[in-house]
Amino acid sequence: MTLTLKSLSFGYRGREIGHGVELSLASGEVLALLGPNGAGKTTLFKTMLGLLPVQAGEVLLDGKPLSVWSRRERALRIAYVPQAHATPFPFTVRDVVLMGRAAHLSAFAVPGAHERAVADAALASLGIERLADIPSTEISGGERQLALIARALAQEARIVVMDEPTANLDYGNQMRLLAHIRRLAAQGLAVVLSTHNPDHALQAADRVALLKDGRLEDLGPTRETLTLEALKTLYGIDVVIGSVPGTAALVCAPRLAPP
Ligand SMILES: Nc1ncnc2c1ncn2[C@@H]1O[C@H](COP(=O)(O)OP(=O)(O)OP(=O)(O)O)[C@@H](O)[C@H]1O
Repeated sequence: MTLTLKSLSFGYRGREIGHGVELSLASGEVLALLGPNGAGKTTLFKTMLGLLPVQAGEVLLDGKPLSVWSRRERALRIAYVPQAHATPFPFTVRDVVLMGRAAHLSAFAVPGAHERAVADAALASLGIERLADIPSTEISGGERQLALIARALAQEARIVVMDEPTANLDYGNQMRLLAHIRRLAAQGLAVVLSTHNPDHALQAADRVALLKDGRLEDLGPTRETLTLEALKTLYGIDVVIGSVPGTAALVCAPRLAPP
C-alpha cells in the first residue's frame, strides 16, 4: 500500500497554502512532518486524505488517484487521527472507537461482537480500556486524544495519518505512543505524523519532511535531515543535538542565550 504525492498544490478555495510537494509513503515506515505554526501541515494532511480537493498535481493511493476510490475504500486503507477536538455528543468512548469500524460494516449494520472486540483491543493497546463505558464528553483532553488514536487503530487501515498525536499527552503517554507507532510500522503499517517536537521525530521517524510556507524544504532520513541548520531555518532558533549517554538516541535542546 503506497501513498504518493506528485507536484501537489493544496489549500482552500481561492487560497493556495502550499505547492510542489513530492512525497511517497511506503509500508513499514514512519514519516514525521515538521514545520512552524501555519506552515500547512494540517491542510496537507486533509488533502492527502481527500477531505480537501487537490488544487493541482496528484494524490495517488496504490498508484490510482484518490478520487477514483470510494469513501469506504479509502477508509479501509487510510485512517486519520485529527487534532483532538471536543464533541458535544455524549457517545461512550467505546462508541467513538466503534466509529472507526464503519467502513467494515454494511450500511445500517449494527456493530457486533467482533467489532466490539476490535474496539476494545484498540483501547487496551493504548492502556485506556478503563474509559470504554465513560461518555466522551467526560474525559480529559489527553484521554480524548488517545480515544481518537484508538478509533484510527480500530479502522485497521494500512496507512495512518496522525495530526500532532502527542500534543495533549503526558510525558509517559507520549513515549508509549511513539513506541506503539514503531510497533505499527514493524507490522507493516505506514504512519505519517506531524509534530512540533523534534525529539519525537528523532525517536520514532525513519524519515522527516520539513514544511515551511507550504513548501517541502527537505525530505530524507531523520538523522541526516534534522540537522542544526535545518532546525534553525525551520524555527528561527539555535539548538543543540546530542546523544543520550549510554544509548544510541539523539536529543535536541534549544541553545539558550546567556542572560
Ligand atoms: N478553513 C480554512 N480556510 C482558509 N484558510 C485556512 C483554513 N484553515 C487553515 N487555514 C490557513 O491555512 C494555513 C495553514 O494552516 P494549517 O492548519 O494547515 O497549518 P499547520 O502547519 O497545521 O499549523 P499548526 O502547526 O499551527 O497546527 C494557515 O495560514 C491558516 O490560516
